[in-house]
Amino acid sequence: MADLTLSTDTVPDVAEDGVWLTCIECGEAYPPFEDVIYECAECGGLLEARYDEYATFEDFDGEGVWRYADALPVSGSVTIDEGNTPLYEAPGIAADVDVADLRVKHEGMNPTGSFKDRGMTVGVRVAERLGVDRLVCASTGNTSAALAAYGARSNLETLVLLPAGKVAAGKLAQASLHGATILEVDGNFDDCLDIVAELANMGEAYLLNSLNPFRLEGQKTIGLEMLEQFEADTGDWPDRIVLPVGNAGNTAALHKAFRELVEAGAMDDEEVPALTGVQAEGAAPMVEAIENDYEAVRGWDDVETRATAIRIGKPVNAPKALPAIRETGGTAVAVSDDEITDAQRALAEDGIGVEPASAASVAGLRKLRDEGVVADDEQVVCLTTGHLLKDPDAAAAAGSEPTQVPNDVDGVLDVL
Ligand SMILES: Cc1ncc(COP(=O)(O)O)c(C=O)c1O
Ligand SMILES: N[C@@H](CCOP(=O)(O)O)C(=O)O
Repeated sequence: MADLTLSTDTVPDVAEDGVWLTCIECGEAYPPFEDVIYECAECGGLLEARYDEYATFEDFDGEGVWRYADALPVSGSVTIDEGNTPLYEAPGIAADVDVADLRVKHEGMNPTGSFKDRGMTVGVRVAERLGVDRLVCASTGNTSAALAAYGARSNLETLVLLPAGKVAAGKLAQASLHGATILEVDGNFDDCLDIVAELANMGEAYLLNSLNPFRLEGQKTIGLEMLEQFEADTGDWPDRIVLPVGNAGNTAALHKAFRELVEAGAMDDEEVPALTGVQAEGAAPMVEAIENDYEAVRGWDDVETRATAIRIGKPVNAPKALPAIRETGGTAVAVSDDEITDAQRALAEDGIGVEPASAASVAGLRKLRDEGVVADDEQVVCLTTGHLLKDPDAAAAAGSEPTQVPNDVDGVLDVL
């Protein structure tokens, strides 16, 4: 089992600017900015950034991701104003699910339309510091859109590998216009990730999927920002956060944000929100692991869902995300594609436009309320991860058909 204990008692010699990387499995420590490294050289375990001091709310200043600079491993320069996303009320859904408080944290309002921007502003800055000249990722779409934009911003060559025919139109258009080299692979996302990981280990390019621990440092800021906003609105912190799960980076990143606050003495253990993951039924290895109490996720070779962003069978961050769910008293649930589309419509009726994967959070909350797993006295935040316009085909299919009318006022009045 992974050891996710944070401690500032011993700072290893390899630390630079108070930052180092630690293997969550064997504890080996690595210098952060010397060599390019993604996994432990000793045991292959996932790496995590560690600090000689953890930031508290008093340390935060400014807006967006870089408000949280004291909790990040580098200072910013590759920024297009990511973060500072809205925490919406959703009156229709709130009335339907009937919990004490419901908010929707809409990460689709980031510059490229998804939470990936938070990870890229940090990850690409680290790439600059390491002096790499080519960036790479595998993607179901959003990671490639964000990498292409931040790569363009920092004048770095960007290569993206996508599962052919399985990436939504908006995301493909973004990667293309921002100038990425796009390679479509005859395989799924997990196959693409295997290839880019090998390319990265060969030194061909710098990997910016969530296997890269610095990406997750940026995504940590979702949790910090959400706590501050929720407290400003309600005077309290949420009891539960419900989020869609694909490669499980956000689950790991939110947990890290809260563990750091606990280590800094800014939050008590029992105040950490219950992390509750939602997957599509056709791509639910994390849910299977939680339901069956597996020690590790058993990857799925064949995955399918309308929510293409979370069409992932082998979540690389599972060794971080399983303890995140378990230690916070959360759970995981699978929802059908139709439940996802229904939730996408419900969000749209509250004026919140999201892509299908994002709506999984609301679909999951509805299901867990029906099953009595989520209680009516809970304060809940649903994370919506990507904008409606990312997947215009899915949005059009979920919406209503336009009505054809003649070219005159009477024709219009006839249908009113
Ligand atoms: C829109 C959207 N939602 C959710 C996810 C899943 O997030 P994670 O991989 O952090 O679990 C992704 C990508 O993975 C995504 O693009
Ligand atoms: N949905 C993701 C899948 C890759 O996840 P990552 O967080 O590991 O980059 C995407 O948009 O590609």
